Parts: sequence; structure tokens; C-alpha cells
Amino acid sequence: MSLDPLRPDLVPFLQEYLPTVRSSSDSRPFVTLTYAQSLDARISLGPGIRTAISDMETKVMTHYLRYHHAGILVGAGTALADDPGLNCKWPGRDEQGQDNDEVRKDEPLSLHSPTPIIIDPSQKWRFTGSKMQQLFAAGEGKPPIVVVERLPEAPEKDVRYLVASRDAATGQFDWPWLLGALKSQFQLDSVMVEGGACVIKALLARPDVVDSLVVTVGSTYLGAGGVAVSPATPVKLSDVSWWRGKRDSIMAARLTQQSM
Ligand SMILES: NC(=O)C1=CN([C@@H]2O[C@H](COP(=O)(O)OP(=O)(O)OC[C@H]3O[C@@H](n4cnc5c(N)ncnc54)[C@H](OP(=O)(O)O)[C@@H]3O)[C@@H](O)[C@H]2O)C=CC1
Ligand SMILES: Nc1nc(O)c(N)c(N[C@@H]2O[C@H](COP(=O)(O)O)[C@@H](O)[C@H]2O)n1
Repeated sequence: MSLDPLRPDLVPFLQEYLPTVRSSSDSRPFVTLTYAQSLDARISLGPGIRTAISDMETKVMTHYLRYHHAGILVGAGTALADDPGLNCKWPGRDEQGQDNDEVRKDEPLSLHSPTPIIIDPSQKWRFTGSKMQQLFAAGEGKPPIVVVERLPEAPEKDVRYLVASRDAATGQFDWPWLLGALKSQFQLDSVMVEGGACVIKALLARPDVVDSLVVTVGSTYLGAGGVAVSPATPVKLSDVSWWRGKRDSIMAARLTQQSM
């Protein structure tokens, strides 16, 4: 699949939400939480169903965001349901530093692609045979880091593993620890989190680790059987901006620490 050109007004719209250079004393990467939802706040037609919500205009924007991040994170549910590629097809910038989708067409896509990170405590997903592996083999993407509870007895070729700690209260991997480890052990300064529902719900409640929120709203209803995203408690946003496309709109914002 090739992408249409990026709509030029998306560049200034996104600028203040893109990763900023972190100081070396920062213990975690810059984190962008980004996903596409329907008008009824669904991110797929049903559990395990890969569902296109974004129009081409906003799909290009997602690849532009991928270009600007060092890592791209999804949960095991998404990896199993979608068999995602998680590479970057947006071709880059020219020598003057201008956003230009004509310049780097001949360079390998793997250069611009983020490192996929799959949170898969019990190793249900396999890199072997995945779309990610095909893209890596073709020089069009990077191999993943898989976040696990225990190192596997038979590690997969080209996969790097991160053994994570569970939070005593929630039983889930602890986000500040996990993100800190992605920076300290893998030198990832920015991470884009794409989903799925379980990960999005958890991170909407974490203004302490999420720096930017970028949500595509597609002009469609996915219905009551769809996978909904809604945080457990109300969330207030600040620095809210909207961009309007032909079919979709995009909201960019920051999560705030305040209660409603
Ligand atoms: N429209 C969009 O933008 C997007 C849509 N999607 C859709 O979302 C759906 C998948 O969502 P969902 O099923 O919720 O899956 P997720 O991708 O959120 O993965 C959930 C699983 O990941 C593991 N996990 C996640 N966070 C943690 C943590 N902090 N600690 C330990 N383990 C963790 C758990 O695995 P385990 O069960 O093994 O413990 C958990 O069950 C699919 O239908 C997909 O198409 C996905 C991404 C974007
Ligand atoms: N931005 C966006 N819009 C949609 O409509 C989507 N369904 C998604 N899904 C995310 O993108 C992943 C697929 O990536 P590849 O195209 O295979 O690289 C999918 O797993 C979700 O994370 N995103």
C-alpha cells in the first residue's frame, strides 16, 4: 500500500504535540498515546477484528507520527488480532529539514521505522511468520522488543526481550518502570502507543507518563458490538486542538493531573 501525500496543514497542527528532546536525566521516553475511534467511541468492530477507521488522509498522519517516534507499542491483543506491520511508510524530510514526501522514496523504510514493542506477558504472539517479520526481512521495518514476564526457553530469532515487573496492586506491568526500561535498556527516547483497548484505557488514566494524546475520529459508527475505549474514571484534557479533514477529524491534547 502506498500513502497519499501528507496534507501540509497537519505539520503545524501536530508540531507542539510531537516528541521533544528529553534531557538525559529524564527517566522515561516522551510518550504519545494515539488511536482511531468511531463516533460511538469504538476502536474495532469486535474483539479480534482488524477494522479500518482512518481515512487515507489520517492514515498518512499516523505514519508521519510513526516517523517521529523511536518506538511503537501495542498490547498482545492487538498483535494477535491485527498482525500489524507497525513500520513507517511516510518517506521523510529533505536536506533542508522540510517535510517532503518526495525525497526519500529510494531509502529503506526500516531507516525511518520505529521499533515495535509488544506487551505480551505470557508470549501468546509469535514474531515468526508475522507481517512484522516479513517487513523486517524485506528491509521495511525493524524487529520487535517483546515485553514478557519470564525469558522464553526458546527465544525467537531477532527478537529482543524485556522482562518486566508487575505492579503489586494491579497485577499489571508497571508503566513507569516499563517505559523507564525502554529508555535505559534500549535507548528509546520516544514511544508512540497505538493500542489496543486495554492499553488505551490504562494510559488515559496516566497523565504522569503520557505527554501527548492524538485521537482520530472517523465518520462512522461501529455499533454496540464494537470494542469501546472509555477510561475507568473521567479524564480532563488541556491544550486541545482540532484538525478537520474530508471524512475524519483529529484531536490533539494533553492529559491533565486535575480531577473533574
Ligand atoms: N482503532 C485503533 O486505533 C486501534 C484498534 N485496535 C483494536 O483493539 C483490539 C485489541 O484490544 P485489546 O484486546 O484490549 O488488546 P491490547 O492490545 O490492549 O492487549 C491487551 C493484552 O496485552 C497485555 N497487556 C497490556 N497491558 C499490559 C500491562 N500493563 N501489563 C501486562 N500485560 C499487559 C495483556 O496480555 P495477557 O492477556 O497475555 O496478560 C492484555 O490482555 C483489536 O480489535 C484491535 O483491532 C488496536 C490498536 C489501535
Ligand atoms: N490510525 C489507525 N487507524 C485505524 O483505522 C486503525 N485500525 C489503526 N490501527 C492501528 O494500526 C495498526 C496496523 O498497522 P499496520 O498498518 O499493519 O502497520 C493496528 O494494529 C493498530 O495499532 N490505526
